[in-house]
Amino acid sequence: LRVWKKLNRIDSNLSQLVRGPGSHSWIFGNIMDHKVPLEYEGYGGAYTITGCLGEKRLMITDPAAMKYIYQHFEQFERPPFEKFGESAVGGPENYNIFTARDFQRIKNLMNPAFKPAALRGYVPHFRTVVEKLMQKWEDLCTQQYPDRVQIDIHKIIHEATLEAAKRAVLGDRSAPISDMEVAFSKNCYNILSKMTGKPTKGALLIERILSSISPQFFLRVLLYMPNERMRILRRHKFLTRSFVYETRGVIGIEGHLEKLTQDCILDVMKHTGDETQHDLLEIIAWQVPILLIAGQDTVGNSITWALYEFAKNPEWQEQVRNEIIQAQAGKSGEVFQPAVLDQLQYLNAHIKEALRLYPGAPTIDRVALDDIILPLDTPVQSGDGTKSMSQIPIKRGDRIMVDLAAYNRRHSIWGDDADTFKPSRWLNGSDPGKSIGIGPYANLATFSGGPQICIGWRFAILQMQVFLTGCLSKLQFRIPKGVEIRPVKSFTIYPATQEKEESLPLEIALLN
Ligand code: HEM
Repeated sequence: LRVWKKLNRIDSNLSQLVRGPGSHSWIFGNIMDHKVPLEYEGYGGAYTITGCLGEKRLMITDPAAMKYIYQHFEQFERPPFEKFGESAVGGPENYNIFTARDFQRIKNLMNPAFKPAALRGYVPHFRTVVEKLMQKWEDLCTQQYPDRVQIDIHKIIHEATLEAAKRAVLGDRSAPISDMEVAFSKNCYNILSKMTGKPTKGALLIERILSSISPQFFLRVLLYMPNERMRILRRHKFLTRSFVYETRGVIGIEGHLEKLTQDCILDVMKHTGDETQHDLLEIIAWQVPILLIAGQDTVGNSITWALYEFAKNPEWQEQVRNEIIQAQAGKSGEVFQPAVLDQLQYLNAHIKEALRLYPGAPTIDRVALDDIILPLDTPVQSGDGTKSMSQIPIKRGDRIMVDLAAYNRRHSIWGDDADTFKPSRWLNGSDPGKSIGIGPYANLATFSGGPQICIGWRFAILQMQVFLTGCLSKLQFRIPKGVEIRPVKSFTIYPATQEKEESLPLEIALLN
């Protein structure tokens, strides 16, 4: 009875309270149909979708409810499977999985490394990586006639963003720490998507049953299941731990305190803490994998989508390029200063629009720890369609997903053309979401909000600015004939062709 009650959460009445699209299957629900762009605008800012065995999840795009969830973060926690995945991928001491008290302590340690003053120091790392990549692509073009090549840029851009993040986190090193770092980096490619994305129906069902009954024990068992997803996770778990043990050597646990170069995140963190030196270094070392992973899938896909939209709109691409070239004229390298990059209004409009339509982490997943009354900005219809509700009573244990991607496309905020890529909506100081005020950047939901906001949001914008400036000032990008790209939603949103997932072939040409 206990198992049955837990599985069905018979004390939850989400489905009676709030409407949602119907599901053909009680066993598998309709969660696999939840795609990008989302088709559920008709339900308003709160609706339910159905997971396996009739589990209801409350999807939220209402700004008042989102703000409540952000500000009262201690009343929610990540679901068991997510915490299990994060501890496997990020290591047992990564700060994503800490309790609220430790979370703040570690956040205080990390924050200074993500402030504008520190970020300026990471620009040379980003530049080095993008300039090396552009040189390689330029050489490839030069060897062809006419001067152009077709390249699948998805994996290459991901490798470049990881390399840039590694330099920013660990400093400028002439060689990897060891073979273990090389293996860890190789395994990082879209690891979050591989871990969470596209499970089979059977795997979803098993995860649902195991994590409902006794999450900690059974999830550990789950790791040894003979499927591809768990094989990748097992390998990454091993690589993460080995990589952290080696990183401890670099940051000084083994007595080499002077080994870190300046202008890197670990160095800033090391000079921030007031803990005893050994504790501090131990904590810092365990944050390395999560920083690299949190920044790789997300930034890699954001840059990929931004290049795709440039390729689709050649005239706009030219306009942004002209802006960059004018800012660069006569001042070699200066365009890469954050203050100058922030002035490039066309480039920044393009970045905002790419982050709006293709948010790097499209949903936030939580479980309520208390009974809560969730306020709504705009009332929604009750489950039976008889009343209008301006708040939703949530029960302890209810599953809530903040749908950042859907918020970024709400017609009531962004207009009837919300599904169209239109950077001009940001020009001349225009800020469509300003009156609502969600999120740290351009009032987009993309980086979440409240105390658990993405710590790396400024880092991500700066990296995008430097990469896109580097790309556009050297080369032209076009969509090859006959290639059609579609977005696939998993942990992140990645591009796919008819033939291949995680793929974006572009035609790359030398500038005239
Ligand atoms: C375009 C790029 C990025 C996007 C769209 C993005 C998005 C997000 C979102 C939505 C969250 C909240 C997740 C949740 O609460 O469940 C988050 C958290 C986080 N992000 Fe990012 N992120 C990006 C880049 C980065 C970078 C570059 C770093 C680090 C170098 C980073 C580090 C983190 C960390 C450590 C957290 C956990 C924060 C916490 O729980 O307090 N992110 N990110």
